[in-house]
Amino acid sequence: MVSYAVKEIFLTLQGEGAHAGRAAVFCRFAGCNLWSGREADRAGAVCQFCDTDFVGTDGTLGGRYATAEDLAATIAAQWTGTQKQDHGQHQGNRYVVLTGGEPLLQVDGALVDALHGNGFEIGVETNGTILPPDGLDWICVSPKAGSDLVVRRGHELKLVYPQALALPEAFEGLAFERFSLQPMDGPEVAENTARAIDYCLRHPQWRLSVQTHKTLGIR
Ligand SMILES: C[S@@+](CC[C@H](N)C(=O)[O-])C[C@H]1O[C@@H](n2cnc3c(N)ncnc32)[C@H](O)[C@@H]1O
Ligand SMILES: Nc1nc2[nH]cc(C(=O)O)c2c(=O)[nH]1
Ligand code: SF4
Ligand SMILES: [Mg+2]
Repeated sequence: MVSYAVKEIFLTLQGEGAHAGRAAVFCRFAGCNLWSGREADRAGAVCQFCDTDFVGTDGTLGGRYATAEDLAATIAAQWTGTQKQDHGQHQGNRYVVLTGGEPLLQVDGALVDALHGNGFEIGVETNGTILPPDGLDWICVSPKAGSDLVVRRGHELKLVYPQALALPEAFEGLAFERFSLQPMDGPEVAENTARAIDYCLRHPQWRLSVQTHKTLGIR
């Protein structure tokens, strides 16, 4: 990368999916390949339900980071965990979630190495349209109807539900360890949650993922 364009960096609990409840530094990269991020473009975008502002570099600790080492050092400085035990490469349960926007537009081997060098386990939240670099520890793929899914194996497949043109049945045979169904937030979140619960009850391969940070009122 010439430089990394970062919207914001913050410490919180992972709110979603298999690692919900786990302390993590979130690094949100600017930009996405499935939506410009401008409201005027939403209706014409491939991904129309996004709940996130990923435009620009104006958030907490946002900016252009010139090197992987600079970005990794800023991420490491947010960690407040005191645990000293060394579990091999990953020190003190340090965890970073690379998200966006679409992080795989920018995440490269140099950043993976720099974060590992700072003792972090690395999770990524991706729309699955871009192949990841080697070495990521938890790849969570969230497919979007109308996009070309190229990341067809990984650790977690987390489907936002419902999407009329991306049914769970289309993904249930892929090589993921965990299958999570996440109700689509928006005006119909209550109905979407009821439908997701019903789907998980009838198809127990899938586990419900609620966006706990939203109800907890944390980032
Ligand atoms: C903002 S995206 C960024 C990472 C990547 N671009 C992606 O789509 O996976 C982070 C997560 O939020 C999910 N998400 C986005 N909008 C949502 C919504 N309205 N309701 C529920 N989940 C949503 C995405 O599917 C993804 O799992
Ligand atoms: N707490 C918290 N958990 C999250 N899990 C995925 C998020 C994302 O926007 O990628 C997210 C987020 O923005 N906040
Ligand atoms: S792919 Fe991810 S970041 Fe991009 S618009 Fe969709 S949910 Fe938002
Ligand atoms: Mg979010």
